Amino acid sequence: MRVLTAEQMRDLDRQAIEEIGIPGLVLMENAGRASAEALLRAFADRCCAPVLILCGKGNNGGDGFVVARHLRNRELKVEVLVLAPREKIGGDAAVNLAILERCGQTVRFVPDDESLAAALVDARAGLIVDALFGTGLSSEVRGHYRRAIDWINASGLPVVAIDIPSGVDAGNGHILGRAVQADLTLTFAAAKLGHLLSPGAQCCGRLEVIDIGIPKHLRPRPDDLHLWTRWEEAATLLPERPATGHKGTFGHLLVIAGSRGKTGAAILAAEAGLRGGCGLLTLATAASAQPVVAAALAEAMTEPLADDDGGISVDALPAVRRLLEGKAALALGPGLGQTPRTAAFVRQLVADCGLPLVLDADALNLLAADLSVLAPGRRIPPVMTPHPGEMARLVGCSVAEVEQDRVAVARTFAVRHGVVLVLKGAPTLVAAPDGRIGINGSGGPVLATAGSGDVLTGLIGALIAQGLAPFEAARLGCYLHGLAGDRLARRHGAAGVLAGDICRELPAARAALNPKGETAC
Ligand SMILES: NC(=O)C1=CN([C@@H]2O[C@H](COP(=O)(O)OP(=O)(O)OC[C@H]3O[C@@H](n4cnc5c(N)ncnc54)[C@H](OP(=O)(O)O)[C@@H]3O)[C@@H](O)[C@H]2O)[C@@H](O)CC1
Ligand SMILES: [K+]
Repeated sequence: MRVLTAEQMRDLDRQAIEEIGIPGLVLMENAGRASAEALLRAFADRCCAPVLILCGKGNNGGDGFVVARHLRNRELKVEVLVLAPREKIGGDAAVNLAILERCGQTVRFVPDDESLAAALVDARAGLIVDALFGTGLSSEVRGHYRRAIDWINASGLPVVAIDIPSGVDAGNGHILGRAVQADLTLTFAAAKLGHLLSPGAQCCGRLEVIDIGIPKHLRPRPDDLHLWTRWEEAATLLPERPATGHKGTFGHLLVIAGSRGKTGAAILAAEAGLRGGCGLLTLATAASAQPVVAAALAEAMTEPLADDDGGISVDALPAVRRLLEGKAALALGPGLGQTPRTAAFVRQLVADCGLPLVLDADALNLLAADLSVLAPGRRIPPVMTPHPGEMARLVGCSVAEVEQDRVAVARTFAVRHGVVLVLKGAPTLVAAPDGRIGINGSGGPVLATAGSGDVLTGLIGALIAQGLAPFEAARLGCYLHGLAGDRLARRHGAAGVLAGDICRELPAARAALNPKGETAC
């Protein structure tokens, strides 16, 4: 599903109003009416007490006036507070304010701290509608707006946010001083980045996207930059599994991973490759680690590589070049260690490997010193899967700087280096070399466990080996990995699940996602 920036949403509104000729009042009517209906579906039991609707002075407040009118039409009691003086309400919002008052609704104007405090003392409500700010919030929430948000959050009442919880920046999910904590957020036409990126995402509660009648053929400018990977989208990405297929049909993945003392990472990546559906898998590792990995994973073929103090040596390159023949993809990195000779091995291998690549963990750290080996313009872009710490090393900044604008950091890196960049986190982002960003819609804190990233690496490698292009493999891999975690969290809770558990859950997660549906999630 498409995800819009605040500017793209404004552009869609503008096209609908100015180019197509749909009056803004019609869009506001559609938005407010559908919001009232959604609110009733979710909270009918709370509406015997008055519904308190807090409105700002912009069009978000205008939506609030329409919601109030439609709730009244259903004979519900509403209380409407406007946090601005009457004369500051203009445009479509003013039209709807006038209509609401002519319907007999009392509207109280509380433009300052004192009047707001007095009104809130009197308020008796079973449910709150937050129509203070939408996509037009442009700076830190101040003054009595801040007090109203604090009051909403302390009220203990269910909260429905119109378009976006007030205080969340629709463009990036940042909190502008204070933000409403909603139980249900009703947004219009499409989700915005602020609904999906942290910390704004955590303020939304359940997110429902409402059709307000913007014609489907209109494309926001610039188009399709952000894609939300949810169940439906992920299902369409699944590689085919023909009934006549055999192990050669589903690709041979080469995993180069592990070193003495870090065999677990290699085993997890390889097992995830096999559980991710590739037909054959070879795990190549330092000679001193090979007996351990061979004993742990009967289904993988293993290869001992030239060893340098427990890690893979640069002398392994000729043997590895032979191993690359006949393989569909290479996953490189988990548990490699960081000795200088392993660094030389990784750099030379990445520089001249023509296979689709998935680079993770130590491979990322070893490449960070010299990214030129990535050689932008490769026919098949490598996939890189850093967590924020690894990302910070790759771009030479702090983790806080990465977290400050994850979308920009991921996109800039992917475009500059011609790679598919998977920036792990809540949510995980997948950036393509053409600037598109996939925002993953599954997973949670259950995935924050040692070895979880190694599982993702093997899984993405397996999906590429089964024929997916790197961007699609990375998006589907992240979704399946998160879905496996979500399924485990439902059964066991979000703490204490092991990476091996996530790995073993992958086939069931994939089966659940299959449109032919062998299992229900
Ligand atoms: N366009 C359409 O067709 C449709 C739009 N729709 C709805 O419109 C919403 C967007 O409306 P919007 O652009 O009027 O902005 P909105 O979010 O109501 O608030 C901005 C107001 O707050 C003010 N303000 C800003 N920052 C502030 C601060 N820190 N502290 C205090 N005040 C601050 C700012 O005033 P200013 O500071 O600029 O004087 C401005 O007046 C959108 O989210 C959706 O709900 C739907 O009806 C569907 C059709
Ligand atoms: K709002």
